[in-house]
Amino acid sequence: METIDCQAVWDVLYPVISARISSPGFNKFFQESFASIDESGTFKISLNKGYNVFIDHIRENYLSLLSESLKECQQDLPSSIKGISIDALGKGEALFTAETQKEDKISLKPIIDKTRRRAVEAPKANDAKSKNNFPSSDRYSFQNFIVGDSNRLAFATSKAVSESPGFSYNPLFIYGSSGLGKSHLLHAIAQETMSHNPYHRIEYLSAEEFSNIFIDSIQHNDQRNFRKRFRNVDILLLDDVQFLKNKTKTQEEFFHTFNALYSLNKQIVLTSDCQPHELDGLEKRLVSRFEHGQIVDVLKPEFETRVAILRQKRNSMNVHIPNDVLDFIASNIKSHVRKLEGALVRLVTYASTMGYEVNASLAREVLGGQLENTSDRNLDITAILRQVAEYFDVGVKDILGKRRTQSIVTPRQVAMYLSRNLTEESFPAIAEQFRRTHATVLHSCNAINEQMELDPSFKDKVFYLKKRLENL
Ligand SMILES: Nc1ncnc2c1ncn2[C@@H]1O[C@H](COP(=O)(O)OP(=O)(O)OP(=O)(O)O)[C@@H](O)[C@H]1O
Repeated sequence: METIDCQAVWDVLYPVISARISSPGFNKFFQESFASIDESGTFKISLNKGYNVFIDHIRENYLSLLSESLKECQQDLPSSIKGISIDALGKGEALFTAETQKEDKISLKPIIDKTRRRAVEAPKANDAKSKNNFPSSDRYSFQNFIVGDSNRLAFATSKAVSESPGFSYNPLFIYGSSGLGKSHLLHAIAQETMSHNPYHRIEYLSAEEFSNIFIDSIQHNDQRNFRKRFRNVDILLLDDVQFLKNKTKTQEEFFHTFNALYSLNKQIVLTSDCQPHELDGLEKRLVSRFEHGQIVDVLKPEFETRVAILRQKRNSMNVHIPNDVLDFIASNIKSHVRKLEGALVRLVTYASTMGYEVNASLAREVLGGQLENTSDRNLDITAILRQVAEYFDVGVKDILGKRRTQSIVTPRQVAMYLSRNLTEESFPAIAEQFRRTHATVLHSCNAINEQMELDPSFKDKVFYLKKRLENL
């Protein structure tokens, strides 16, 4: 077979491909890939092995587009080029072997080199912004988001989504109480995605706004434009979906918007104050779609995270506040970050207006009413029973009852294990509350320990419950 210059083939193919596909997900997958031409004349793209798990998805989404691109420029290519393929590198398989000399394979990295873009015009100043609907502020960036155990997963999944929207976690559903950083993460996703690809169309809005815009469109008989606006985005970031509860028509419209975007691999990120299955008043089909993706929570931040947030805020305000004052605020305000920030602003404003030095006693005086009850409440077994029953979707009565089906035995044993680990109660005291013997409680705690050793996903569940109870 004649020797074909792989790079020359790619140079012809690339502009045609990039005109068809401008998604950063595509860039992400292909920038670390290599291409070669095999004996049958197939232009073979070999993906980095980190993407092996996505191979079916990548083929399904891109292979036909790549083949069409090849056909489109066939006349500019050597006649021996017959097809195109996407392959995953096998385990242990090297990119270059003794048989395939380095020169035979080319890196596809230049695909992200903007200077090579031909089909897509460079964005004009503000062009990207004008296409997008999200308020841009450095304050709500990933860099300014303090990460702790309470929000680590939410942060990591949000970051992953911004790096390859539509691919890693779709939809991403972030839930948690008010003021814990859900909107902050949505803003950060929008900003970060734009920094990777300014061509992306992003809609960031609350479910309430979505509903109002939808009602407006009905009122002005303009549903076509409504659909055009929301079904043509690359990323839809919808804050506070709980607002859709009982709004049947808006839910129906959102259901179709969701499906349209999802079927095109467009990224959807949702936030809510509770888990999808707790969203009473929301259609089942919507809940099941939300549950189909990745669900992550944001919990109340731990003491260290609260201090770090306060320190960051102090730095951004450029004021002098001793660390012990920040520790004092963090020890006394635990419920949410917005309240934490508010307390700091209030203290600083008061001190500067009155000309006082900021110290712990001034903080106590100014924030008195806002400080939360600090007498560390001992978690009791009733609270543990309630939380465990809710989590496993069984009744507290069942846990305390006599049934021995596995669906009841597991929550019962978990509740005993958590009672032993989270309270000061002795085995006999726990046994009494569970209406069992000391030996049964001991056996249950051992059984849970063993199961956690054997089954990491079970361990995650128990840890999750533990964290949730600790944050009560
Ligand atoms: N981990 C964090 N690091 C830095 N700032 C944070 C963090 N979590 C929350 N904040 C800040 O706390 C404030 C409230 O956060 P945000 O508005 O995102 O909360 P939310 O969970 O969306 O609340 P709501 O449900 O009421 O809308 C914001 O100023 C945000 O920047």
